[in-house]
Amino acid sequence: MSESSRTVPQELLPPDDLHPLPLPVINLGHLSLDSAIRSGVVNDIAKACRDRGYFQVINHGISQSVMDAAVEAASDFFKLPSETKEEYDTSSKDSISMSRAFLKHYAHPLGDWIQYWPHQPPIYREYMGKYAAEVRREGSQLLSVNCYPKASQGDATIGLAPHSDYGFLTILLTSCRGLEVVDRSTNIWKTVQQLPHALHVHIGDHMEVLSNGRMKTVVHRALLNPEEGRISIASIHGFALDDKVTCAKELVDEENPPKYKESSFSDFLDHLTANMDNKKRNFLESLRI
Ligand SMILES: O=C(O)CCC(=O)C(=O)O
Ligand SMILES: [Fe+2]
Repeated sequence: MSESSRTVPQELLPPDDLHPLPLPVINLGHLSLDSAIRSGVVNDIAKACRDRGYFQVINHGISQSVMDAAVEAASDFFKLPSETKEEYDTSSKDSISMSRAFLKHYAHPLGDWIQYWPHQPPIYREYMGKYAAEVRREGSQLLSVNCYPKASQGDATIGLAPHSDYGFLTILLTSCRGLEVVDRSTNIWKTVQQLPHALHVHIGDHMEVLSNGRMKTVVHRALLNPEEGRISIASIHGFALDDKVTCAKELVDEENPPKYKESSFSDFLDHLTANMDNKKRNFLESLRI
């Protein structure tokens, strides 16, 4: 790693965690410095994607007040009476939601979609809209706004079962700890540390396809937090609905034939619908050649 991006400082780790998940931290503020530092940061991002599939970003330019407001809007939404929430796509009848309520809505282009977002609580569209606009760049953006209850004794502790995300990148904002990923060096589930002000980033199925398998999608799950209910907002970024993602031609040659079939976001949605009851609803597996 370059000096500008390091692994998480030991003093930020909880004392009980003797073998924490290695966590690359990328300082995006350094992208605006001179070109040698910038290329160091870009290399660090590429290395984190290849080696681990995830990293956290600090100095990402989204203010803490915008992030806090988005979590507040989500939390207030899930406190509304069920009759109000039922007007929106909040069903948790998929095969991986063990103990989570969620709201999924498109977020880009914002002007086309915001009219379908909850109009209660009154702050929802303004606060979530500001966060959505700041966290996206190009293509499609799907916001998965999740609400998990506090873990109560004797209950199962898994809020969201293991899965990978379909897109290129997921940017995750969470109100407290609960995300776990499989550590590739030990094959053990590990808690992801919550760095102050940071956003967690991990790669999804379409990045594995684009990189022709050089980068691997990240399997993750969410546990219930024993201290408090939890909000997470996953911003999933991909190409537009019908644009096909293929293995990059620069990474395909005689020695490296394409490993995946082409597919689009709408192919993923079709796959989900066709495999609604199937616990092994793995989209990436269906693309392997
Ligand atoms: O709640 C979390 O930490 C993860 C949420 C997630 O994986 C998702 O919405 O796809
Ligand atoms: Fe996910």
